[in-house]
Amino acid sequence: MISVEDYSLQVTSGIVPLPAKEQPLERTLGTTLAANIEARVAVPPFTNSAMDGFAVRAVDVQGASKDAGVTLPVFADVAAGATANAMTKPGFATRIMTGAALPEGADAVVKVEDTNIAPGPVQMPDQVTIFNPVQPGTNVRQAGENVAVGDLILQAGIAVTPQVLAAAASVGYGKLPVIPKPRVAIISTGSELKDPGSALAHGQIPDSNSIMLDGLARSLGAKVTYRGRSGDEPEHLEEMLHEAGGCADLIITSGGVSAGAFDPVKIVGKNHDFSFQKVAMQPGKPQGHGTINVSGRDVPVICLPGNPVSVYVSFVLFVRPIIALLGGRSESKLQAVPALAGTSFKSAKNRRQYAPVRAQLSASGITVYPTHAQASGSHLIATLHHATGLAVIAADVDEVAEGDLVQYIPL
Ligand SMILES: Nc1nc2c(c(=O)[nH]1)N[C@H]1C(S)=C(S)[C@@H](COP(=O)(O)OP(=O)(O)OC[C@H]3O[C@@H](n4cnc5c(N)ncnc54)[C@H](O)[C@@H]3O)O[C@H]1N2
Ligand code: MOO
Repeated sequence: MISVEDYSLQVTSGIVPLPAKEQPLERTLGTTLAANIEARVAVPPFTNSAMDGFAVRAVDVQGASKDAGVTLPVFADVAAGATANAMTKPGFATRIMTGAALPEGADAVVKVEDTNIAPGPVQMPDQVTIFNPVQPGTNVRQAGENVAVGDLILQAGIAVTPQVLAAAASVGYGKLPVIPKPRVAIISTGSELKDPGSALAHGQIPDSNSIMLDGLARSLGAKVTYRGRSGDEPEHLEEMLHEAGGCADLIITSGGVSAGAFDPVKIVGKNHDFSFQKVAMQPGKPQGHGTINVSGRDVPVICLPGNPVSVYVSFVLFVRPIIALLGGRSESKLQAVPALAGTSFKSAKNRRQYAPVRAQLSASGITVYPTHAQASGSHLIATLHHATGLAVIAADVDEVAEGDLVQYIPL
């Protein structure tokens, strides 16, 4: 058997980020930024008012007070969005709205509430009485006070979030160079599988792997571009792999990688030099990987075992890093923290166990409970959703006692 670490290195070696593309902002959410972005436009792009009120020279209203207002003639009106370069004159006020460019000659804004003019939609007055003195700069947002033209705003490699999009838009970009979302194809194998919700004859089971893999891939920002189910005929699987390879950057299969007599994945995989191995873990021991050449492109294929909990654990350990690398993200290592077993449970012999557990936090630390009495049984899919993470039990431990120290990977 090969170790989890060595197998993980095998499946990720040779995986490189997809080529970068320039895309409109609307299509980049959840992708990875492919280049550094410098501001083309300053924020704010021009000096403007932070309040609805009157732009003045601070020196002209220095003597204003509640009881003795200073009255100034109103020179003009400046609305937000007015593009003409407004001016004012010493001894005059200019009515101004939030976000409008500060008129040349003014250095402060008195908010409308500090004047004799009613706030809201009223005609431009001929004059305004100001009851509060202001300092130069009061209620003024200076051009470039957030960022200046040429500043580094976004660093290559970051995930494109809604806030990243707002930053890019604000500094003058309508498109961004990004590593696109990896396209993933999912193929379930097994003639016992039926669509979820459909009637089952004795011996048939619902295909729960496809829908789970679909969700897991999407939750990592991948696009699922193909989903299919192959029976036990190798020709059918071969055909599906080619179809999937035409529209995907990664193909994930489930089922048919152990010692079964009718395993089409092994038959087809061997024709394409896939490597099938036993990994020292439970669940998820039998694994396979390789590439399939479709129209001159080598598309990576990862073959997970059929048992649904094995699929989940294998996805976390092996597929997650592949999707991250294809999508241009650095592969984030899983972090384990010490926890106590809340109950005793059996662990697989000679294989490192990854048991789905529910964690409880308290002042004394983290306590974990298997989501089922059989701990990591690889068929226990209906209780997997209770898991908050995986407990990692060393290969030489057969039995975990209540209170034993284990490693816990929160997911
Ligand atoms: N003689 C041996 N038998 C088995 C070994 C072994 O070493 N020697 N390994 C066992 C282990 S460990 C695992 S894990 C499984 C893996 O089996 P396969 O990858 O060949 O998968 P299948 O036989 O196709 O299916 C296993 C199990 O999972 C169910 N299944 C399959 N696909 C789905 C799906 N899409 N949705 C829900 N459930 C699915 C299937 O019905 C089987 O019950 O092999 C052991 N056997
Ligand atoms: O490794 Mo298998 O996944 O034990 O059941």
